[in-house]
Amino acid sequence: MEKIDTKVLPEKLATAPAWTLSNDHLSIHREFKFADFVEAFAFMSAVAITSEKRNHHPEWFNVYNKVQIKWTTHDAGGLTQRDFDMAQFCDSIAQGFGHAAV
Ligand SMILES: C[C@H](O)[C@H](O)[C@H]1CNC2=NC(N)=NC(=O)C2=N1
Repeated sequence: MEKIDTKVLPEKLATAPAWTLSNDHLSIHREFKFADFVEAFAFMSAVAITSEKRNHHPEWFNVYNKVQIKWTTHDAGGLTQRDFDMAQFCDSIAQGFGHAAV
């Protein structure tokens, strides 16, 4: 998949307002906070299953009820539509797991 052009990056970012662009513009990241570890891990399991189906995998870090997720496309050396699709997927399922805004 093709890396998103710098010119269209702002409009892509507007579709994922809760996500932060990295300083090098190669990835987006967000932190999710859940009620407890069980909720956080249920969320991670759902993301893992979809990641495997789409062959697009997260870089992430978990401590208890918090999950930090970073999306980038290693094969393209930057951001692609796949990253924004996975970001949107994370946003939508996090709500079902009682995600509280941090
Ligand atoms: C060989 C394998 O299909 C590739 O390395 C896939 C696997 N998962 C991936 N995940 C992500 N986030 N970026 C990739 O470029 C990527 N590539």
